[in-house]
Amino acid sequence: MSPARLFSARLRTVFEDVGHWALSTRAGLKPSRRLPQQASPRLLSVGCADHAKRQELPGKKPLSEKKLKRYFVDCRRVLVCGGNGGAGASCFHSEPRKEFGGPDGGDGGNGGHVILRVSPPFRRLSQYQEDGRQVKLLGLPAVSQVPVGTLVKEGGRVVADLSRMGDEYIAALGGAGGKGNRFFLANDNRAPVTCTPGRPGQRRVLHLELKTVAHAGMVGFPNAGKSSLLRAISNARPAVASYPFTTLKPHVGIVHYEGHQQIAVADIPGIIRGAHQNRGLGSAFLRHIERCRFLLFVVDLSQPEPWTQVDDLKYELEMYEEGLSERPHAIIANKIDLPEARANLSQLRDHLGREVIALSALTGENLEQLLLHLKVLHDAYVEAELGKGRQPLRW
Ligand SMILES: Nc1nc2c(ncn2[C@@H]2O[C@H](COP(=O)(O)OP(=O)(O)OP(=O)(O)O)[C@@H](O)[C@H]2O)c(=O)[nH]1
Ligand SMILES: [Mg+2]
Repeated sequence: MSPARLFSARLRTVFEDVGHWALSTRAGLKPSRRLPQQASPRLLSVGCADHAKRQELPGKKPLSEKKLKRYFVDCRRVLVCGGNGGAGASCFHSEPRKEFGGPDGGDGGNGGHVILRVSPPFRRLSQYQEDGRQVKLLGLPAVSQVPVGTLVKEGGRVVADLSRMGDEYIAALGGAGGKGNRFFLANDNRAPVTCTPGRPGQRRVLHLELKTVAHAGMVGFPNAGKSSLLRAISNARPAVASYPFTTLKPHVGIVHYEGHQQIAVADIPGIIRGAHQNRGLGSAFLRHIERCRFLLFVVDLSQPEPWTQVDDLKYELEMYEEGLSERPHAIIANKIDLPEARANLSQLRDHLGREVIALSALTGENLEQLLLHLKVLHDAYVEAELGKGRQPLRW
């Protein structure tokens, strides 16, 4: 994939795309878009029929998965280059009545550092002077915004864990500026012409990885209705189709609650039996599941013996990482609108011996129960984090 330029000025950071990550597809991160939603409480707004379909803006064609995935990245290999130090100047001061004013070449400015910072929207600050001409000029650092929970790795080793708002990491140091001829002025040399060039900036290849993908991760077989569900409860727009493996990359949607509380839910591509051995779309997506704080197992209730889906999913998670299937979770039985699904529900409940949230992403039936349960899981997570003295993840 062709490298994309992050900083167009002197500090170059070249991003080579390795993986994609859907960070809130139109999920209302802009306040202007979010406001109308917050005004009407979501808990009451989701029960309407055909909710997922109604969310489309009139006259707007839904984007295909192929187009959607372009925008999202969850891990990247980046080449970061600190700014080169500016060269010192060699010149002499001269003005009317002061013809030989002495050496006046300024020092070159130091090259700007490249800083990764967890902060609100990215603003480029990369501007610095290359040459010192009579005044000292210092390079400004280039600041690159990264999402909260970014791991910075170099050669497989974690060099920074940017887990809080405002955290910073100097990814590449700028080179020191050269000295102008004024610096070399001495008693025995009143007219030095020497000046030194600036040092080149540091260059490093770093891996940026999102440690946390979302609060909740939707885990399910292909076609279970995960993307439909995410569309129904959030503003995210993953592609939905009746063939398996429609979703090729994770998508994150934000569910808004009263009091400006937001819960991020990830739609993770479908996994199949043997996913831990790289079958289907491979084990890469198990990594994304691992990065969610709690899980929603989405089951297609219209399939015979739907409990086997839960068993298989848990088995795959356990094979990938011990204890992963025991992470706080809820079982979501989707497609309750279909007649065969209703018949399977009581059997599923009996087999699992626990609460099952039966709903329909298509008609919007019982979505409220999912939203309420999502909040319960989130509150338990927040409490557990605070109990451990850690700051819970905020979206
Ligand atoms: N009847 C009915 N159909 C549904 C429901 N939810 C999803 N579907 C249909 O099931 C099919 C698959 O839905 P998706 O949302 O793409 O499923 P997915 O789990 O995201 O599938 P992958 O992306 O392949 O993993 C689509 O044809 C949906 O219209 C539901 O509640 N009821
Ligand atoms: Mg999907």
